[in-house]
Amino acid sequence: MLGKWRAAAPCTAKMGLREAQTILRSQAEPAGTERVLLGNAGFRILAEPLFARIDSPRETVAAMDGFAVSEKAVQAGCLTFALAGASYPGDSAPAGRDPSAAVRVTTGAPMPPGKDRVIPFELVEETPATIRLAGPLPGARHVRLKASGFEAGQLVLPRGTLLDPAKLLVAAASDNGDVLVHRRPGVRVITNGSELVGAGLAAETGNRVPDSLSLPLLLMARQWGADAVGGMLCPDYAGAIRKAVLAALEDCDVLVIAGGASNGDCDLARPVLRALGLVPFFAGVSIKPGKPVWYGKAGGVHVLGLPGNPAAAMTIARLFLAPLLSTLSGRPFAAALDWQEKPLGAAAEAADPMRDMALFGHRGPDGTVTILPRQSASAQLPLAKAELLVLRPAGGPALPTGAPVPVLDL
Ligand SMILES: Nc1nc2c(c(=O)[nH]1)N[C@H]1C(S)=C(S)[C@@H](COP(=O)(O)OP(=O)(O)OC[C@H]3O[C@@H](n4cnc5c(N)ncnc54)[C@H](O)[C@@H]3O)O[C@H]1N2
Ligand code: MOO
Repeated sequence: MLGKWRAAAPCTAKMGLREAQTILRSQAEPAGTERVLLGNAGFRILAEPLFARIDSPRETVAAMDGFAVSEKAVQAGCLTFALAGASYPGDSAPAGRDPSAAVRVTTGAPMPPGKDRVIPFELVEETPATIRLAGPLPGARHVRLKASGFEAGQLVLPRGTLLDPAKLLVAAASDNGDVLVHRRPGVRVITNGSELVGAGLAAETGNRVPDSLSLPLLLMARQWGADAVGGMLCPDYAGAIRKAVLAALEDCDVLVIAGGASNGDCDLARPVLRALGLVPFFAGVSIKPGKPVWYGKAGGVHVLGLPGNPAAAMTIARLFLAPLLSTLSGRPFAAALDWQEKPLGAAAEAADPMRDMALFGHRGPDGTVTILPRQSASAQLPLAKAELLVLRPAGGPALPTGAPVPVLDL
């Protein structure tokens, strides 16, 4: 794989959020397709349009449990019908066209020839051999006509559909047992820092810090249509990072490296990747938090470098990793950047004069949003209440309650 890597190109200077996202978008392509059984297609993206393989219903069927009769006979004033057989779902309807006969039916049963109304059993008095109308009949005939739901050959789901439970129902109803879907991109996460230990292992050590990033980043990857291939915790040694990166590049489409993104003595992630032939596309974005974010490609693998400060890393992952994975898994890049204007539930301070800010917020009553207090790149507890990101463009003034702000769901 190394042999195919191109020489590193120079990094661009620090750029704005939009510009960096535009570069990322230009590099993102869906990760290919595969045919899977419908049972394995949940939450995947259709890579083909789906057409109905059958009519629905396949023939004209009863829509209520009761008795199939001739509407003409009802209109002619017939009040008593002789009982002549039964029809059940999946069976063939009994033959016989006697207009004064009624056939016992259950919901979904094929309507016998000549019968075009179902009288629900609640509306008749039944004897062993006859039924008699107990009162006036409703207008509805309680019959579902052949192909009234959809016709064989009809487009039922367009390409690009997310197969959520409702769409999976339509695929199954139209008798599609296997479907062509976009491949899930594989994501690996390397968390970088000699101080880090797995969550749950820190209290017993002197001064170690729980790795709070690899698990949420892998979960976010799954949320955006990827396979979470795995996480690796890596100390701040160039040799260790190199080994972890080489292993990760073998079996993923996207490598996320959190930590070691700035320029301190222990910030080795980017130099190691550069030495391995990373082609950098940007390093440093004018955003707060998360300014040290960087992105490049190594042997066809997308490599996204996140700052180690956890709140900054999560913010940047939502703004960069989510749209990247959205595209790789077959959805539009913009599907993950659906900013909506919402009114502020409480006044907000002026924005940073130099950098766009993305701040965690939560929903209040009446569709308002409130920016969470005590936020910083390293503060983790505000995420306990975070539901969305609020964008504050650089240089924006203090805002009163009710002012509209762009909001992105987490
Ligand atoms: N001289 C400068 N120093 C720093 C700059 C700068 O421009 N000049 N930028 C600052 C900014 S902004 C950020 S953000 C941080 C990001 O730095 P790194 O990506 O190198 O992050 P680390 O140094 O590895 O870690 C920072 C902090 O976060 C903790 N951390 C890291 N990974 C995890 C994890 N997986 N789980 C929990 N906590 C983690 C780590 O222990 C550190 O406390 O750099 C500033 N410095
Ligand atoms: O950019 Mo850093 O994430 O502000 O602390």
